[in-house]
Amino acid sequence: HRDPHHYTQYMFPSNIEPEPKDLTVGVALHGVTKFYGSKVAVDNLNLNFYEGHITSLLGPNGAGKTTTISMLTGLFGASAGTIFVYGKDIKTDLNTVRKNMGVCMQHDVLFSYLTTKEHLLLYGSIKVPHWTKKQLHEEVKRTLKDTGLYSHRHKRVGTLSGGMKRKLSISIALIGGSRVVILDEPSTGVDPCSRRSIWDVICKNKTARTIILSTHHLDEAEVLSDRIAFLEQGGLRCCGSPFYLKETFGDGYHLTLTKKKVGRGENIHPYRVIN
Ligand SMILES: Nc1ncnc2c1ncn2[C@@H]1O[C@H](COP(=O)(O)OP(=O)(O)OP(=O)(O)O)[C@@H](O)[C@H]1O
Repeated sequence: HRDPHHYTQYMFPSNIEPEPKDLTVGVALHGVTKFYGSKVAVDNLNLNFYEGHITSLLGPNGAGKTTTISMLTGLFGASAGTIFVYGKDIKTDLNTVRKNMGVCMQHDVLFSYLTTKEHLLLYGSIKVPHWTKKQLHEEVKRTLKDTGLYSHRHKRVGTLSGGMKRKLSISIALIGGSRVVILDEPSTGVDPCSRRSIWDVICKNKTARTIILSTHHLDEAEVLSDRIAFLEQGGLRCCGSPFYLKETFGDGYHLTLTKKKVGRGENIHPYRVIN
């Protein structure tokens, strides 16, 4: 079922699952490259991120995930290549792009003396200044309830646990109807229970958004992603759904169970392992 012409643009054709045809491309990277001095951190990256999908950038330390995310958010420009966000070139339309974008950086950037609710009100009013006070308060209330932060809404952020702070950073990225949400290692440094609830928050909010997250946790990528782009030394090594990647590159045992027909009155165990 593979269309060979589809792959001609990629360096590693067999490692890329055919792209979904029925989804809107939220973010598109065309030949994106980043040099730090003479060192190439991201090397000719061609990749699409789709609306309604969570796409993970997975890879070991130094693979180029944070550099890619920094270029996506316009923190710095690419040395070569183009990034389109809903059809707008990030180089020429950064202001428009940023209006539709929410970002959760690798390290929480929060004000310890403001409360949880004050953070959301502050970022909400910057992001959607045309909203009425009532609209903003309703959105903040919905977000607080959605993320389980409602009972902590009057707490100063300095007193919150690491997991709560992470959830707040993700909520800030989501508030104001961000169509593109970029999450750099969203669950790093939090306990397993908080990780699960962070995953729930991300999954619940993927409708009508293009979510891009970076992680080096295989389990996180597998649980959350519709598509995984595996980066290594700045290059795209493979890309596809977790199922596709496991089918294509998976190791391990295959167990086939075949049901044997049992005659009437026969006293035989109905299943036999063939393989
Ligand atoms: N400001 C910088 N100056 C020079 N080299 C850099 C800079 N930032 C990153 N690099 C190098 O670029 C490469 C990619 O780094 P990057 O931080 O993007 O990787 P990463 O996949 O996000 O890693 P991690 O999982 O550790 O965050 C690495 O080799 C890193 O040493």
